[in-house]
Amino acid sequence: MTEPVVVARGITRRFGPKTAVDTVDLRIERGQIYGFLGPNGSGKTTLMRMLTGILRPSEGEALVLGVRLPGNAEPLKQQIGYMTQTFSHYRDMTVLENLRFCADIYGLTARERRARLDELLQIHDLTEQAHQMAGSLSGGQRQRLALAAAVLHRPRLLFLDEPTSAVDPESRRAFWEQLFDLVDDGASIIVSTHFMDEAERCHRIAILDHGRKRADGPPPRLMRDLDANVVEVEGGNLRLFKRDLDGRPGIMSTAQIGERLRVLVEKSIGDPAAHVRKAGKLALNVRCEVVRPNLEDVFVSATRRAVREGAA
Ligand SMILES: Nc1ncnc2c1ncn2[C@@H]1O[C@H](COP(=O)(O)OP(=O)(O)OP(=O)(O)O)[C@@H](O)[C@H]1O
Repeated sequence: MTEPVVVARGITRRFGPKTAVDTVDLRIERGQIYGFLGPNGSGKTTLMRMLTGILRPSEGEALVLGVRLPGNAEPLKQQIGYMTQTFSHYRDMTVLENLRFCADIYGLTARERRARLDELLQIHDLTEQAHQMAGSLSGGQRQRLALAAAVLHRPRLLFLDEPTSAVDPESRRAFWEQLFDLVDDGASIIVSTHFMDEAERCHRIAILDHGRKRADGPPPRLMRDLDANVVEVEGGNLRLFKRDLDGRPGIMSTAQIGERLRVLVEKSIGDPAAHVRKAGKLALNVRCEVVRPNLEDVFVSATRRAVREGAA
């Protein structure tokens, strides 16, 4: 078996009294897209910054591409690419000028540079925008420029911090296809997101909440092993029914999705659909059915379990 690209043990970062990342263990295998899934403020950026060597952990350690952190992170710089959450290129320089600037930082020779920049413009569909100011690009084009710049030096490990939060679904799909092409070419990728559909595209994910890792694994396995049953309710007055269910024994959470109510029921309940029907006093005319869990159910269950156990 090949060496993992990241192994982290007990990695922690405090900012004054605030613990942004709390004793996180990770093992990320080569050739994978690994997602950090979590809401705003759950510690995704802080964890990424520690793994790139930019930010020193308060406690714990990590081995990233064989480089021990905390320690001298210099050898990592040529081997990793980092696409930050905010657009970090010069708005008053063209696409090509921005890419040339990055190529100089990475020390590409003039010959390498010309060939690589042509290739990147083509792969990332920016040829037409090559001489356009970066500040006038659309959200999707900016994101493609940011990715092109992050992979310019062919990094072995790529960090992408919420890369698609400002783009439309079509651009997001195209972006993910590019990520799988990069993996096919030998890269490993760590990506943070708060989108469930995006997390589902990852080979593996870690669910982060209040700086803690609540669960990890391949999304299909996390869904299969969900520690709850999911019941969908249709018909009747769903708002009333929801109010009726909330807080009842065995009911972990309720959320309305269009014309249905999605209810998480504790695993210990024998007949979850009947339990939901009985738990709601206004159960006339409703249809309750056990359905397959999705990643949002996993997220809700993992974070609620932590609250119940007093770990938050
Ligand atoms: N430099 C800092 N000084 C003080 N607190 C910080 C600093 N950086 C992060 N934090 C705090 O640490 C917590 C985690 O922040 P972080 O940016 O890592 O979360 P995130 O999951 O990336 O969130 P988002 O999706 O909003 O970017 C937040 O409460 C944040 O306010």
